[in-house]
This record gives sequence, structure tokens and C-alpha cells, in this order.
Amino acid sequence: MNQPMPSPGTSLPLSGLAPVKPIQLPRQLSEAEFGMFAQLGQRRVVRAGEIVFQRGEFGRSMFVIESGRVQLEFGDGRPDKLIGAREFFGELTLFIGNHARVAKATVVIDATLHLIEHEAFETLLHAHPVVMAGFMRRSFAYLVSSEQQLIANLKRRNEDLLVTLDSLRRTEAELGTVQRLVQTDELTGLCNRRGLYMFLETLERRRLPGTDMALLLIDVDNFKQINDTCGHLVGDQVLRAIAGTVQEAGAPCDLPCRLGGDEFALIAQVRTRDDIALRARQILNGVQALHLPGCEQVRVSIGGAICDADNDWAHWYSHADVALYEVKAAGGDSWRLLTP
Ligand SMILES: Nc1nc2c(ncn2[C@@H]2O[C@H](COP(=O)(O)OP(=O)(O)OP(=O)(O)O)[C@@H](O)[C@H]2O)c(=O)[nH]1
Repeated sequence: MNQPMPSPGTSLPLSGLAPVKPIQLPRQLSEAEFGMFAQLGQRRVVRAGEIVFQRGEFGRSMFVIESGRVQLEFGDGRPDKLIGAREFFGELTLFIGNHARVAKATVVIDATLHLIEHEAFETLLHAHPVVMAGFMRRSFAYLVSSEQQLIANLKRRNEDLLVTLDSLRRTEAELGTVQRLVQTDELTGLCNRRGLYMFLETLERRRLPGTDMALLLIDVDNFKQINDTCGHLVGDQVLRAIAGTVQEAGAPCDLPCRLGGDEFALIAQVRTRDDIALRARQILNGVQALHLPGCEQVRVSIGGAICDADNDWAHWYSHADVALYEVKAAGGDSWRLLTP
């Protein structure tokens, strides 16, 4: 004899044993519940592709599925859900009353639904309080557990985001350190040529109203001789000491840097020519006052130029270099400003 095929969610009765009770899915209605809802609900046939309600839409009713399939899209991190015969959806708005729908419901296989309005539910509640109380208890437990799941998911996502944010912050800090290193002269700690070029890109933004930018080129006199007679290590100390002197002569908004070898520069923000002279003399005096063990006398020559907004670094540098050359030619240990 042909046995009928079992429906999904049911178990086969084993021969000789008592029939096993059909497994009820967490959101599946019992025969009794379904019968009550079907009797009082408004029966509707809905075609595949039709939207039953949108997420965020206000409502006071729930739906029971007699046949077909409905997809629920929560859009809040929870996975979409596909539900079928004897299952229900939209009950939260029925219990709370005029509440926004938490999911979008779309029929994906032609369905027969029963719309349960608030009034119909009240009637059922009065007529079958025990059955309806059981239904409500199950529904609440399900809602609470799915909210808890959502909270756990959000917590996990938040933790993941915090970890990502932390690693981004670390990468940013590392990039900052690398950028600083790349722009810093290793021997003196001053800005190097790369750092100077980056500074020049923002020069116009940095210029305060009523000020000019000036360039002072500082070159050690006879540095080769210092190296030759005192040794390279002393030479290095001399370069570090001069770097300190150039830095001290600059204002906080100035940029002292080492261009390479025994050549330094100070980009200074000045109001008058006297401001340039003041810095140049401070460097000359500071270097003259240096007393380094193993090195008798250190002197520098300085050439200056105004950094006019119409020209660029190459132009300012060549002007300052001309002035520097003139100072060197005259014996060094002095300064000169090349005026346009
Ligand atoms: N100790 C030391 N010496 C350096 C460094 N970089 C370049 N030098 C040396 O600096 C010297 C610069 O010499 P020159 O360009 O001939 O200049 P100078 O001897 O100062 O002559 P004038 O500029 O005409 O006064 C060279 O001997 C380089 O080897 C460095 O980092 N440390």
C-alpha cells in the first residue's frame, strides 16, 4: 500500500510505536490557533512579487499564512527570513498597536494570507483566552530572543568596528612617524630638503598679513678643513651645534632646515628688513660663541633673499646664493641680503 509523503517538519510514525508528534517550528501555529485566526481573519490572495507592507510603515495588524511563501527583510543586520504555511508575521504591531513595521514583507510564492486586525484579535482573546495567551507567550519569547540576537550581533559588529578603528589609528600614527622621519635630517634633527619642499607647498597659507617670507642660506666657512684637522666626528658635532644655533635664531613660525652637507637654511616670516638682520646676526654671534672641544673656531657665512610671492624656491635660492657667494668672497663670517 502506498504511504502518503510526510509534510515538511513532521516525523514518520515508527511501526509498533506510538506516532511521534509533529515538530512545531518556533513560529508555526498549532491547528487550533490557525483555525481560530483563519475563521476571524480577512482572507487575501496575494501574488508573488507583491509587497504586503514596507519597513517603517505603521500598522495594527498581523498576517497568518495559509499557503505560499513570504520573505521578511529586516535590513538591520539580521538575515532575511523566508516563512510559509501556518506561520505568521507582523504581530509586533498588533500587540503594541500602531507601531512601525520592523521588516519589509514580500510575497515570493503566490500566497493565501489571513489579515488579523486589532478588533478580531480582541474578539479571539475574549473567546479563547487560554489558547491566545499561549500564542502571545510564544510570540513574546520569540521577539525577545530575536532582539537579544540582534543586540549580540550589534555588539559583535561594534567590537569589530572598534578593532578596525584602533588599527586605523595605529596605521595613521605610524604613517605620521614615517612622514616625520622622512622629512627629518638624521644628524641634526632639523627639517631636511624634503621637509622644506613640503613646507614651501603651504607657504602662502602660512604667511601672516603684513609679513614677508625671507630666506637665509647659512654655509659653514672652511668646513672641509674642520673635518680634515679635527676629524669627521667633531665635524658632525659642529654641524649639530650650528643646527641648534639656527633653530634658536628662528621664531616659532620660521622653518630652520639642513639642506645637506654644511649648508643650512632658515625660512623666516618677517615684517621689516631689521627682522632679517636680527636673525642673521643672532646666527653669526651664536656660531662665534660656540666652544667645541677639539675645534678652535667655527664661522659661517649667510646670504639672504626676500621670498616674493611672484617667484619660486629656485629663484629665491639663487638670489640668496649670490649674496652668500659675495660674503664668502669677502672672507666669510658675515651676512648680506640681496635686495631685488
Ligand atoms: N662631518 C661631516 N662632514 C660632512 C657631512 N656632509 C658633508 N660633509 C663635508 O663637508 C665638506 C664641505 O666642504 P666644501 O663644500 O668644500 O665647503 P667648505 O670647506 O666649507 O668651503 P667654503 O664653503 O668655501 O667655506 C666636505 O668635505 C664634505 O665631505 C656630514 O654629514 N658630516
